[in-house]
Amino acid sequence: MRPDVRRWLHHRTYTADTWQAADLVTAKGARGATVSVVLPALDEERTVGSIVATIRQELVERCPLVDEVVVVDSGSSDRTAEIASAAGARVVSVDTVLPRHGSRPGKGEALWKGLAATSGDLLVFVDSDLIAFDPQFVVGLLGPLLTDPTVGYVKALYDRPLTTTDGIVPSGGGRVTELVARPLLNAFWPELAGFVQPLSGEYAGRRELLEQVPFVSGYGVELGLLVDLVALAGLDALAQVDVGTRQHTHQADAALGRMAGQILQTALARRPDTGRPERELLQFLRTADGLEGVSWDVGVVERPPMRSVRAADARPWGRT
Ligand SMILES: O=c1ccn([C@@H]2O[C@H](COP(=O)(O)OP(=O)(O)O[C@H]3O[C@H](CO)[C@@H](O)[C@H](O)[C@H]3O)[C@@H](O)[C@H]2O)c(=O)[nH]1
Ligand SMILES: O=C(O)[C@H](O)COP(=O)(O)O
Repeated sequence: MRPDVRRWLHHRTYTADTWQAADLVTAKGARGATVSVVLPALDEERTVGSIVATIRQELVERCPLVDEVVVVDSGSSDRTAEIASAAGARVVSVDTVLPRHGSRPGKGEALWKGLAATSGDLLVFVDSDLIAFDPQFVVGLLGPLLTDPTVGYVKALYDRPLTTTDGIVPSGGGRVTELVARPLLNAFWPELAGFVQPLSGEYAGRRELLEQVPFVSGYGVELGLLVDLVALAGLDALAQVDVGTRQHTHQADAALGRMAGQILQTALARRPDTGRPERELLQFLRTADGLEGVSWDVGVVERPPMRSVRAADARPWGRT
């Protein structure tokens, strides 16, 4: 493992239970900071209501850590907007925010419009398809931002159960992460290899930083933010928080293929044009002692076309 990644993992990986909401309310008050939670939602009537209601009950009414909860409706054709509103969110439509800039399809667009439609100094983004949502996700993401001024952006990490036809298995979720995003990040931005869940949809950041970077309109938004924020603020300004387990609604393979395509487009648009891709791939395992990083050499060598080998071997003087 690269020394900078090892150091970052040690220094910038936190556990959500380190913080209690009440302590963070005090820290927030001392800094005079405000917090907005933004939930992008496209046809999430089954889950958005309980996530919004939980945040409102636990982190607005019981403990005033969150100042506003905004659901950005990304063009739903179901009752997402109505249910989110009844649960206590302010609901905005992507079409009505920054109308002069038009509206693009995709999740990143909803986040970008969410940034425009809110005013908190700290933003927390949470997907609206989470099952059994735990408000400690939000508390954990805010912990480093409210207690360490040098941290600017925090991503959730978690175990990812996979729901199969045989039931729920404890790991195996995050297929695009493992097959596309992690190999790409390791190859071209190896300083980011320590992010256990680089595509996680739950993250928090300072408005001051988030307003300085582009937001890719589709599913490339998470990879784009990581790459652009590390360039802007440096690795030490980024952090990750272990929030336990996350379960969400799985998409079909064909939809994940389109997601992977958008992530690839985002990466290629940012690909550094100097240097060779890094050969090391860092993967993570959950063991009884916690998370373990395992490095693999995924470098390949190019063997020459066989015809040229045979031609060289046939020469009386052999290969040169
Ligand atoms: O056009 C869209 C598509 C999705 N969403 C919402 O965005 C969230 C995440 O979308 P989803 O389709 O559930 O993505 P996942 O399959 O969960 O994909 C993972 O990987 C993506 C690519 O990085 C991330 O954007 C996701 O947050 C992350 O959970 C959900 O609340 C969606 O309702 C929108 O608002 N608009
Ligand atoms: O993050 C990912 O890789 C995608 O959301 C796919 O996740 P899944 O394999 O858990 O459906």
